[in-house]
Order: sequence, then structure tokens, then C-alpha cells
Amino acid sequence: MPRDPLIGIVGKPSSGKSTTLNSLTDANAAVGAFPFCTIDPNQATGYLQVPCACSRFPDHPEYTKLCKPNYGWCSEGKRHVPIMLLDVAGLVPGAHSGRGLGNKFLDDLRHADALIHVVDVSGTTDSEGKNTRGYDPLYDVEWLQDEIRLWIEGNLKKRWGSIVRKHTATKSTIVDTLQAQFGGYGSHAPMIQRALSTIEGLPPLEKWDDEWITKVVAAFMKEKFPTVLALNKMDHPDADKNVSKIMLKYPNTKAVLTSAITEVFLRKLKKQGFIHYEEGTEFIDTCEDDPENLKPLDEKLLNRIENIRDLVLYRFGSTGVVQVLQAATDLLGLIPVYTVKNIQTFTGGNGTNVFRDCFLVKKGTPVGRVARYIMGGEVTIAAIETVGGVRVSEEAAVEAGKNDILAFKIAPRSQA
Ligand SMILES: Nc1nc2c(ncn2[C@@H]2O[C@H](COP(=O)(O)OP(=O)(O)OP(=O)(O)O)[C@@H](O)[C@H]2O)c(=O)[nH]1
Repeated sequence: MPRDPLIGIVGKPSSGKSTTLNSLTDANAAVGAFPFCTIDPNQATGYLQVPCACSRFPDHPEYTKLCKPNYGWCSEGKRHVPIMLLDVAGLVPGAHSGRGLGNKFLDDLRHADALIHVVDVSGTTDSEGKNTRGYDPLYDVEWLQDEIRLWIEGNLKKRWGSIVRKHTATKSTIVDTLQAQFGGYGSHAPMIQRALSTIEGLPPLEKWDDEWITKVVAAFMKEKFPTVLALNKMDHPDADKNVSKIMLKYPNTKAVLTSAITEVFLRKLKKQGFIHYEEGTEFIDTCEDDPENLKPLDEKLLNRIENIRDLVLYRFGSTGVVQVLQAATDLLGLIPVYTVKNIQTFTGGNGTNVFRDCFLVKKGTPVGRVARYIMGGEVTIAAIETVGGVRVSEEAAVEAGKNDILAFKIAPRSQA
């Protein structure tokens, strides 16, 4: 991984982006900051829930007690791994040509590896976020994709004449020519290759008209910005029919139903000691279930919780926000990799706590690359070991449950 993964949260005004972001970033107080990045004002740390390596060893139940992550936290074998989120606000139809807050926000988007598109499925806000009734959110899915495409297309077309001249003069491949253009979006040659391979009958670049350019940019976008739809405000009575329409029109797009406002509300009540609530699940306990440990709720709040159970949790299984982040990282093929000092005891620096370090890495990445990414380029890796002290070659790929617990042995510096 060249850098830490970044998930962009996009959507029209009032679709629920900030609420979704709050529900994903609101972590308990003991949580450390993110390991590497300095956080920009429009970035926040979210927490991805994964089954932790500490729960993999039935012969060592003590691991779950000894598991103390340096970043994020682990509760009963469920690990909350930090991941950077980017708030891309200000997108409205016409943003690519500078409408609304326009290009600045599209520029922010460059750095995102995947997108969560928050769609308001209640139909109560129009494409600019103004209050209305009976609005069709299908349109929002379309225009937002179009805006991103038109922005990339616009940047490309501005220079198209000289791009073609240079391409011909230098006898470059299409991949090289496009990589030179798309590098600013964080592309790399295999990504462009994959995008091109999805287009049938692509003529030589010199022959591309506007229609071909659109096709190429659309294919590139799919690779560069894999998107999951957060179909938000599912608690609203009109949500069902809008959700069905979107799912029918986009059967191949990953979509998760969410009620961000419910998640924020439940986490707040939990923090205040009124409920037990495990994020990402349908389970809530109130004072009626645990009068000794939970503060009593008044009738209004008890009714609201009953409604939340009926309208959201029992119908959909959860508020969906935890799942939407999981879906976005799945699209990127990210898996947690645990690095330890001692591969026999899984302990780190202090010799007591286990699995302190965890990084999100693309499935299939060679362990040698992971080692250099984590240890830095200056050190020489003498050996890499996994569970049981088994040596792994630098080329071995990390997979979920295999080569994902690693210890790096550093070669001593030679004395000059
Ligand atoms: N019913 C319902 N309302 C929600 C939900 N999520 C957010 N809202 C409401 O929708 C409105 C807009 O939410 P925000 O999170 O501010 O939306 P935004 O997309 O960040 O808006 P901008 O800052 O204008 O870009 C607020 O009144 C929220 O309370 C939800 O899941 N259900």
C-alpha cells in the first residue's frame, strides 16, 4: 500500500453525510489517534469492525483480555480498526462546472480510494438538499456519478489535442498515456489496464471521439472510485419504495440501508448510561432489562426506542452504518494485518499485551511490501515469520487468516 486507505463520503446537501460521519467516528474516549496521518480538517477517523486475531486461538482465551490495540480498541474479540474518512461536502448538480462549492470538493475527492455515496431515500429533499416531498432519489445516484465523470472528462478534454499529439509522437501505449493524465487521481498502470479491459472494441486513442472518451472515463471511475450506496433515512415511511427502485436500477452496485440518525441517537444514549448497545447489531438493553446498571428512561424515550426497534433494528437487523463502512473496505479488498514483535506470544514492545498493531492492507499484497510499508524503506528485513514461527517468503501474499499475523526480523546495520 503506498499510503493509508481513505474512504470519501459524498452525497447531496442534507442527505445525511455529517450524520453518517458522526456515527462512524464517534468513538470511546480511550481511543488513540490514527497511526500515520496528520488529519486535515475535512478528514476524520472512522472505526472499522473486524473479528480480531485475539479471538482466533481457542486454546488461549486469555488473549482477548490481553488484547490492547495501540490504535482503536478491541472488545470481546471485536476489533475497531481506525480508517480515514473524508467528508466531501458541497456537491450539487453542475458542480463540475463550478456550481455550488464545485471544483474544490471534486479536487478533495482525488485522494479517496472508495466512496460511500449517502443517498436520502426518504424523498423529502431535492437534488440541492431543499425540503420537498415525493422526490425521486434515483436521480441523485445518477447525477452524482455524472458530476464526477464530467469533472474528470473536462480535465482530460481541455488537453486532448496535445495528449493525442504526444501519444502519437512518442509511440506510447494507451495505458502510459492515460496514466500520465490520471496519475493526479492516484491511478496506477494496472488500474488503467483493468478499466480498459472492460471496454469492448476500443479503437486506437487517435480515433477516440467524445463518446469513447466518456466510455473510458466511466470505466476508469469504476476502478478508481468503487462506490457503495448508503441508502439513508430508511426509517422514513416513504423509504421502502425508493429503495426498491434504486436496487432494481442498480442491481450490481453494492447498497446498504442506513439510518445514521438512529445510530447517533443510540450511541449517545449508550454514552450517557441509559442503554447497552452494541454498534452494528440489533440489540439494545434498557433499564427494564438491566435496572442495576442502566439509568431509567422517561416514557417518551422508551417509546422512541420501541419505535427504533420496530422500524429499524428488527426490520433491517441494524442501523446499517457499521455495515456500510465494512462494504466500502470490502470493495477495496482491505484486510487487517497484525504485526507483532514476538511471533510465539503475539506480544509487542511491553511483552504483555497481544496484537497491539493492526494495519489495513489490500488482500494479495506480498508480505515483503507490507514489511517495508510498516518498517520503512531504510531497514533491511532479514526474515518474516507468521504463526508458529513459520518463515514466509517476501513474495507470499497476505490473505484473511493466512500470512496476516507477521513478525519482521530486521538485519543488524552493517558497521561502516
Ligand atoms: N429521518 C432521518 N433523518 C436523517 C438521517 N440522517 C440524517 N438525517 C437528517 O437529515 C438532515 C441533514 O443531515 P446532515 O447529516 O446534516 O446532512 P449533510 O449531507 O451533511 O448535509 P450538508 O452539510 O448540507 O451537506 C438533518 O436534519 C439530519 O438530522 C436518518 O437516518 N433518518
